Amino acid sequence: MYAGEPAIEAYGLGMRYRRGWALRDCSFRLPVGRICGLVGPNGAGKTTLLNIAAHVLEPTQGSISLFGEAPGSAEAGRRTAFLAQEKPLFRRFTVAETLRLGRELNPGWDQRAAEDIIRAGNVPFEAKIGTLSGGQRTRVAIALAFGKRPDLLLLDEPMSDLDPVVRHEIMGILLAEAAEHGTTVLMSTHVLAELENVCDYLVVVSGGGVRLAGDVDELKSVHTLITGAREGDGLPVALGHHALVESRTSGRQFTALVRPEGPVIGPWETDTPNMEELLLAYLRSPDAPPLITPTAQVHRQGFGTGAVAA
Ligand SMILES: Nc1ncnc2c1ncn2[C@@H]1O[C@H](COP(=O)(O)OP(=O)(O)OP(=O)(O)O)[C@@H](O)[C@H]1O
Repeated sequence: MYAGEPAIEAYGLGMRYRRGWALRDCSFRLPVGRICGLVGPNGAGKTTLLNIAAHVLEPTQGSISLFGEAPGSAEAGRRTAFLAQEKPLFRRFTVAETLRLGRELNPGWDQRAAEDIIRAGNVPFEAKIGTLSGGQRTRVAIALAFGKRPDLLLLDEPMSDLDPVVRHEIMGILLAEAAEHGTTVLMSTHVLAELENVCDYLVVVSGGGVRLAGDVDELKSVHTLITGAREGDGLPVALGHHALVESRTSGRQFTALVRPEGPVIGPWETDTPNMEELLLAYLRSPDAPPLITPTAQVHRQGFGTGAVAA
């Protein structure tokens, strides 16, 4: 594998339900070994995208490849684990039986990794799944996903029913696993603050399309957060030539996030945004021009041959 080889490459991906398009012309590239936050407002298409990658749904348009293979291929299936919002576990199975099923279905199964996750939460191995709390069930589902030792983990709001201490613990396991095994992670979430120290890659979808994609440091570095005294209602005229993502005024002050087209000169304070400031600005400004950094761009010629094409 060469550095930068894509774990996921989506090209012109679209999904139309009866009510209309949920995803439209969605293209991005996620290199191997990255931990990527998938962010967007409610109904943006995050679950749809993850379901297509996990081969739960077939796209209406476009194509997606996982390690150069179509999602339905045996190779992509073996290398990928998906943790959906609804955890499809058998309620009548015990925790131990659930792990045994994981072991029987997955050739590379790591029983110890799975058991450690269960034990850390003090979940009894003999307890039936149907008797567990929502958070305990999520822990079992996470143990199943990690026990598979996947090269790619697709997580759809995995922490939404976990308490804050457990979220922190599971994030720690996620980071340690990814660092030790080079696992690629694509994880949807609404908890932006949680992404700051976890993700090194971002894909933001809204209105069915990709608004922002790429390496976090690269994305931050091409933006400037400007704060200064308010002059009127909008952005000061002298800042007008920079590409504006968002500007807000409160009292006598304005704050703006721009993609500077040259030095920002004037009586203003400038700073590099943190991840939450960057994401919030894009989420609040659906009309801001999209930005896909070069590492996240897809070039049709290099596209994996095993992909599902429309
Ligand atoms: N099975 C379906 N049939 C019809 N429309 C659907 C179906 N599943 C999703 N949609 C619609 O597709 C759009 C995208 O939904 P999706 O669940 O992918 O968004 P999301 O970004 O995961 O949202 P959330 O943050 O609320 O979980 C929404 O408008 C949703 O109503």
